[in-house]
Amino acid sequence: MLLQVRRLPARPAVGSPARRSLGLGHHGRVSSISKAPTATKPLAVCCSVANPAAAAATTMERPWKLSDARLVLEDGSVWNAKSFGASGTQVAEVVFNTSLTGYQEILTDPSYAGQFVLMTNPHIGNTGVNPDDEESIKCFLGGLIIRNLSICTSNWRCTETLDEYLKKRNIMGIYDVDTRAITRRLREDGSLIGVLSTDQSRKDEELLEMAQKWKIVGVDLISGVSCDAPYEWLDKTDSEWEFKNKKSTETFHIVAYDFGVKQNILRRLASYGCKITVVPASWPASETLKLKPDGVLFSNGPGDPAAVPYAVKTVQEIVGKVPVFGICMGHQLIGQALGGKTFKMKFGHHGGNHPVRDNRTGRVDISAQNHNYAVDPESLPEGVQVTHINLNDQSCAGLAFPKMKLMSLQYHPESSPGPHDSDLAFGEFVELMKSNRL
Ligand SMILES: NC(=O)CC[C@H](N)C(=O)O
Repeated sequence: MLLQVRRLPARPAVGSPARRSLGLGHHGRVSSISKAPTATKPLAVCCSVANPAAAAATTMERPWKLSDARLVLEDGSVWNAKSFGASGTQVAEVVFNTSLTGYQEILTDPSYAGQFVLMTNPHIGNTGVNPDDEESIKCFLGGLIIRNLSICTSNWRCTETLDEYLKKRNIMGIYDVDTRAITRRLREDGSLIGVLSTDQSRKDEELLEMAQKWKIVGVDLISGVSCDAPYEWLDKTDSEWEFKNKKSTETFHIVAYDFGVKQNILRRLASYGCKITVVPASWPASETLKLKPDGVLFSNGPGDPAAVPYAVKTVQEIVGKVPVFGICMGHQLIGQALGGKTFKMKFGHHGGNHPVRDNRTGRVDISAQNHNYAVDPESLPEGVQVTHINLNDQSCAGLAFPKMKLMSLQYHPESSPGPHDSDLAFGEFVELMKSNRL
């Protein structure tokens, strides 16, 4: 029998009374550096063995794994966990994702660069990973935080386990940590920087200092995930998975700015009849305009939109000259290019269950979202329409400026993962390009 017998220390008084009101369940193996440094020692584990010394000598042969990793948050809390994937020490911002499925697409969404993704769905890894669900050429995120790592993998497309996959890509994962308690903390206090470590030689205090010194606001993260040189993209959604009935009759040439583009955006545009030239984030607007494209896509991408003025300038130089579509980071850059402001949200939107209303029609879509920043609609100039709002918090979820043949969405119409409700947005962009041809 395995008993985990660590008593929870009192919650650290690190600020608001709300922190103290957060109840932790019996799985909440959390301690505080400031209050209970001794409690950060490896989890005490009781088991019914006759000879404890012999048991210690055969640790590796035990059928269960002991706590061997820590997540230290910038508020001073220390969460003991078990590691999978790569080992080491990594710093990033913790965000929680409420998607029930699609962890592989989440792992390969470049917009998560600089972040640890905590999955609120407690059971992860059961379908393994496969070659078809990749959203980019590598995993850019900081690491993965989950409650239960599935002990078996079973899916007809699976080619390797999540553990093997993360190991190969040098991405850290932790499990057996109270993801609900961490999520509640993030909801109360907002996003927190954390350090994940399997290195037992590092003190909690050292990891805390690392977390507290690290910054994500004001950092250009798109230059680290963008492609190096332009390339053509032709792949459509595989016929097996296509759900759009109407065949595209016209072809449109799109230049897609890769700020960390998810491949399903490119696949969906190709399915809607587009031939796409993908260009790096730093590609000059003048070169793009020389190609005389039917439209320009500004893709999703990681980090702070206010930290990439060169990209805002590019958007400014293109908007009004050719129809444009911005998705997520692309939407935020358009907001800035129009003279608006972006701001950091408390804990952002990450998941496949966000209701969004199209203000023009009243239609509500359930959407896939992944962003920590948003456009302040009050800061936008006259003539710019807020076409969509997020119904959870009324934040701006889409813009249009008909005079400029411009549309943008704060969320992910391509899903992957998530519901397909908003796929029609790609059709809308095609109509915008068509109207420009007439
Ligand atoms: N998915 C994205 O493009 C993310 C947008 C932006 N980096 C944010 O976190 O708000």
